Amino acid sequence: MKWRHEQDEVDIVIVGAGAAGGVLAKELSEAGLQVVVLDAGPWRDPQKDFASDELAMKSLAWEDTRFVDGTDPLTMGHNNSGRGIGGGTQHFTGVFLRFHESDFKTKSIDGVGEDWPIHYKDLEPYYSKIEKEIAVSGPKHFPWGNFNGPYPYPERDPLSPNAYMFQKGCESLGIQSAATPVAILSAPFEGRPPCINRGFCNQGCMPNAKFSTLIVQIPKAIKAGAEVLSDCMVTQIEVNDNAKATGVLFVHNGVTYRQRAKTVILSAYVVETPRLLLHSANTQFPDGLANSSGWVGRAIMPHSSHDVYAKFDQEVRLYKGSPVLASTQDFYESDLRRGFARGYTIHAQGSRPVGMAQGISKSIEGPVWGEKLRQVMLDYNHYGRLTMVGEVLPHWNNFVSLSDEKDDNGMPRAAVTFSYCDNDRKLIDHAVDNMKLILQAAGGQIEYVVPDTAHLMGGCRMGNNPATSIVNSYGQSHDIPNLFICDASIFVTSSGGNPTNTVMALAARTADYIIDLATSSHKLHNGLYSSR
Ligand SMILES: Cc1cc2nc3c(=O)[nH]c(=O)nc-3n(C[C@H](O)[C@H](O)[C@H](O)COP(=O)(O)OP(=O)(O)OC[C@H]3O[C@@H](n4cnc5c(N)ncnc54)[C@H](O)[C@@H]3O)c2cc1C
Repeated sequence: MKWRHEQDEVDIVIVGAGAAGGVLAKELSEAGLQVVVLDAGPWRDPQKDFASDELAMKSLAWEDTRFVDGTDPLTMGHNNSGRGIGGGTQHFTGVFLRFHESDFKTKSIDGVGEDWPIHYKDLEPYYSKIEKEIAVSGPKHFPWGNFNGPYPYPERDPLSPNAYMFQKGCESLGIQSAATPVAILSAPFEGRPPCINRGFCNQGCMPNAKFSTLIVQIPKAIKAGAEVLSDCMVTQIEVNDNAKATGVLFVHNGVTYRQRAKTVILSAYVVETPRLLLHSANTQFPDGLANSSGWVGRAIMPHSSHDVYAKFDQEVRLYKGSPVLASTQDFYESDLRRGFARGYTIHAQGSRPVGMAQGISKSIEGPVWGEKLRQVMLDYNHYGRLTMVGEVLPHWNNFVSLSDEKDDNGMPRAAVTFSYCDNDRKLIDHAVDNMKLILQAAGGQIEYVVPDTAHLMGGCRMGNNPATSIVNSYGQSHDIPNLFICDASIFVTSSGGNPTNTVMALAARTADYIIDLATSSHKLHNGLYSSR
């Protein structure tokens, strides 16, 4: 393999070209830094490689074997990972929400979780910047949280039949609902067309109406001089005797190569980032890199994401339109009278037929198989569905570790341990009850509740205290100052809303910090600065 910067010690190497990696690549290369991005997966062309095929497009996920355990083992794969240029943004649903002020202070406010070392106001300018750059479509007035609109682009219109059904149910119960802010265009933008309601957002958006870093940030990074390499699996972060990162080793077509760099940034997501740090252990860092606290891999969180299906006399047609187009955050903030802390968002969320069949086959009402499944699916057009995005609290006992089994590159496979706590379960019960009420108020008959999770976060959390966190609020490792971590793994708590706007806002903030260091007297690259 030949690449432009093969012989160079570049300014920055970024591991992972997903939500965070794409933003970093664009910002840092546009600032004039020499950037190489390595992604383990392929480089897809939306028009050729995104098919209207639910099963084939499962391949957009990270499909390597991972071992799962705990009392609530996570289902790994399509629903919580991405692989390839664009990462998870290739097939994410596009819901684009901001966290609320309370999300950054759960310990102070509710006595649960942990406080972040930043406030909402630290991210506010970055949320605005990202939303503008990708022309998020949203309502003129968003009723919840610190930002109430308007969004850069008008809300999607029309919504889907499932969204209208949801809004009808909410209205009759006095619950507020609104059109969901989405990273899917409602009008043309930068040569991209508005959404045509094809509905295959989770299979990759063929017409490019839905944002992904594959089509937005990465091309801009390349234009600014970044070198972006696909099918390059990073297997090791190299560190010298002065505890300074010197670059990475990566495997392409079975051959190992080295990319030297003055600064290494890991943006490989919640399982692979800790895996890389743990696997890069050496005599100087026997427990893994950046792990003097012992917290690498710890406190991972999914969102609880139970679905409720109801059957209606009239047709709903869950396949129509973008999957999520209406939501409520009326249950987002803590209300301790409910018997649990924190809260959740409810989305009207469409489903394509295979997704529904797979979902209801695992419903808590008992397995739906064979002839029964066939009969239900014959009535597919009459089903409506709601989904929750529930806050899951961070716990030390939920973690990523290295198993004894190795993959083809000789790296230990990841093991992922997860169990809900009592608070998580009470929150889920509350959300499921409310979803049932809304569906019933809209005229539906409740049929199936399907337990699920989505959106991994945590595992390398940020904090001011090096004894209980891995990185500072800019993603800079407490132990190795020229090693940064910037992806969903640095989340301290999970919030009750979809995370990618926050992943990208954090990445834009980290980029500004690195650019500042590189251009200031701190001298980013000769180790004269400290992470504290
Ligand atoms: C089906 C689905 C629907 C979703 N819907 C929403 C939604 O509606 N709204 C929302 O806010 N969020 C949603 N998400 C979550 C969203 O995709 C993630 O929050 C986001 O992509 C995380 O960004 P990241 O940069 O941390 O990681 P990713 O975007 O996953 O990027 C990580 C990248 O690192 C690469 N990588 C990993 N290990 C290595 C290695 N060793 N060497 C080289 N490269 C490596 C991977 O190939 C990948 O491309 C959804 C996710 C899925 C899967």
